Amino acid sequence: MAASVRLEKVEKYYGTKRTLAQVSLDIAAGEFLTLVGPSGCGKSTLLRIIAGLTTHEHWRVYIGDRDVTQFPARDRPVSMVFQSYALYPHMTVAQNIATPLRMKRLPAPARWPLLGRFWPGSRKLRQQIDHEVAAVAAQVQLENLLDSRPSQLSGGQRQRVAVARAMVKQPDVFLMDEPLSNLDARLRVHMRSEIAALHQRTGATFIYVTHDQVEAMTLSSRVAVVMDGSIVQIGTPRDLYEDPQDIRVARFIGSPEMNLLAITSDMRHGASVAGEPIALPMPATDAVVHMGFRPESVNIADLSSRPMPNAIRLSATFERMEVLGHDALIFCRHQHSNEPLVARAPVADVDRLRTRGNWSDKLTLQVNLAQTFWFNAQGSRIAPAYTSCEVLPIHKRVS
Ligand SMILES: Nc1ncnc2c1ncn2[C@@H]1O[C@H](COP(=O)(O)OP(=O)(O)OP(=O)(O)O)[C@@H](O)[C@H]1O
Repeated sequence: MAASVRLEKVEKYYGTKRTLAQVSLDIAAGEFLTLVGPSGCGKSTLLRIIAGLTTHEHWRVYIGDRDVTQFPARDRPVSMVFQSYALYPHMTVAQNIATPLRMKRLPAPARWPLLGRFWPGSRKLRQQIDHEVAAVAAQVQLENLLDSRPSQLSGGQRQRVAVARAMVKQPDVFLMDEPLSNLDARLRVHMRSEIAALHQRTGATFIYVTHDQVEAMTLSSRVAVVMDGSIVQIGTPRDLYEDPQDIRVARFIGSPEMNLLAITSDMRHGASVAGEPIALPMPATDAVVHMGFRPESVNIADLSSRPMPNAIRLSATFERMEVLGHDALIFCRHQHSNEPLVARAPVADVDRLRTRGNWSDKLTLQVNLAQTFWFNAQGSRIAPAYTSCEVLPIHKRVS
């Protein structure tokens, strides 16, 4: 069964340092919500608060209709998978998986190593637990490893044990804290699809933490971007990619990163993008604004394969390229930008450039104006009237 999760006004301090600032969040039953953000922004703390592993201060947590704020972790209908897997090294795989059920169903004396066997009724309960452990182990292909200890397992197998231990409790909500980060790249891709399948099979609510935006974009129904203890934006992966409301979200989502150029403007001289004059698609102010554009919104004007009628042109010097298969990334340097500008181009375009042998020459980049993003000095998105924007020829610059 799935349950909704609601957080109200989570404000968490460690000492005098504020880790979470008034975070409120509504997650629908059955949703796959991913928390992404840079290291130390408060993602794990948020998960621990939902799990009941962080002592309560002034916030409220609801799971389904129930206010579970005061419930200890073991009484919440949640299971957590930790980044380190947190397996018990002295226990076998079967014992590790069985732990949540033993804690929930067996009274303390029945859990004692030897005497527990003689506790009235414990034999039947143990048999039932063994049966459930075997069923879950089979689902994650661990049935042949039930007697092994964690030290005898590979990283991927340990990760499966951690997931199986979470599954056996049949929780309404799975909390996963970077469960794939210790795996190599190939196994990560494989386990990613297993997690997606687990979500589909159980129908439970998933709250997932990751640094990895590809994981976030491919798994989630919604993604919340956490920065400095606050949720900066929450939406579908597409919303975040196509409609970032904050420059930090624009930078964080998308690989390679969005290109950003500072625009200086003043009432006397007009505006310029990276040193080239431009008519701003908003009233000129004495402020710095930033123009952003994705690599796929740029093409190389020297090749006329994709003409762009409403474009900003920038001159840049070729630096290097990365061929990805069908596409290639072309990294260029603009004299007014510290970061390289990246264009994504079909490999055919790259071949044509190569045959011209002008790699060291200046290239002209065209940026599709309708696909530009504008941010004010504070980093908030501003919505210009793109259609009224045109690039000024140099002689029209006010001097
Ligand atoms: N028990 C603790 N005592 C003191 N400070 C803590 C404690 N737990 C977390 N913090 C601090 O709170 C901040 C947020 O930590 P948290 O683990 O939630 O971040 P995160 O976004 O999950 O980071 P990462 O991606 O690196 O795991 C960090 O600055 C961290 O040092």
